[in-house]
Amino acid sequence: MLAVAQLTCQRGARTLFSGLSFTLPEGQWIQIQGPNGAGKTTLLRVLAGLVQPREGTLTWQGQDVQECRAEWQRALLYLGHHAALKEELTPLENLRFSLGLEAFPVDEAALMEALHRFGLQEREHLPVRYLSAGQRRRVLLARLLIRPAQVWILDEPYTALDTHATQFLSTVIEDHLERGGSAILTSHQTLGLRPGMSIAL
Ligand SMILES: Nc1ncnc2c1ncn2[C@@H]1O[C@H](COP(=O)(O)OP(=O)(O)OP(=O)(O)O)[C@@H](O)[C@H]1O
Repeated sequence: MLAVAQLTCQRGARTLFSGLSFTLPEGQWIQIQGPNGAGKTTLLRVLAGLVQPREGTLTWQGQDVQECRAEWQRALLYLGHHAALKEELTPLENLRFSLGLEAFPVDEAALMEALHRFGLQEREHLPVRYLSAGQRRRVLLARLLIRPAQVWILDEPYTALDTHATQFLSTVIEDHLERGGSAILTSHQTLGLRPGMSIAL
């Protein structure tokens, strides 16, 4: 279980949120809501260890993440809002690259299957700069099918997806929750997922 206690985050002179506390148990999901600029992305980046909060603690499986940083990094999968893809690389190469950064063993057949399941047949070898916004998002999301993680931290994962891909992503998230995984995500949409918790910033 992930537990967040008394989290306060400042950007410049502005306090984005303060005293924020919640828990994310196994098999559960949380939607972070709020207007543009409220601090949703910042909160997810704090959880992923990419931004330091001003105050507060994060606890993973009962241990402060400061003391179990490696375990927490292995347990989480963070997909940022801005597609962190290399333009000159193909979808296949991008997946290989991101998994390589985490020293995760690469199974070529699994990479291909993940791309195909996200509807990227015949796009595997095309540089990402030639892909549409929705196709780029799908490349990013394909990591969900490859790199096992207990906690998914997803920043606007539904952005730019068409109806079919939206439904497929919901199925992927549902399957993850069914297996005891958990997810925290931002979205401006109403999501077709099982009832979850909601946090408004
Ligand atoms: N590195 C930074 N330095 C200064 N201000 C920042 C920095 N990063 C983010 N901010 C500011 O923090 C605020 C919150 O940004 P954030 O991206 O977390 O909002 P958000 O709720 O995700 O917005 P959106 O719905 O538009 O995606 C914004 O006003 C933003 O300009």
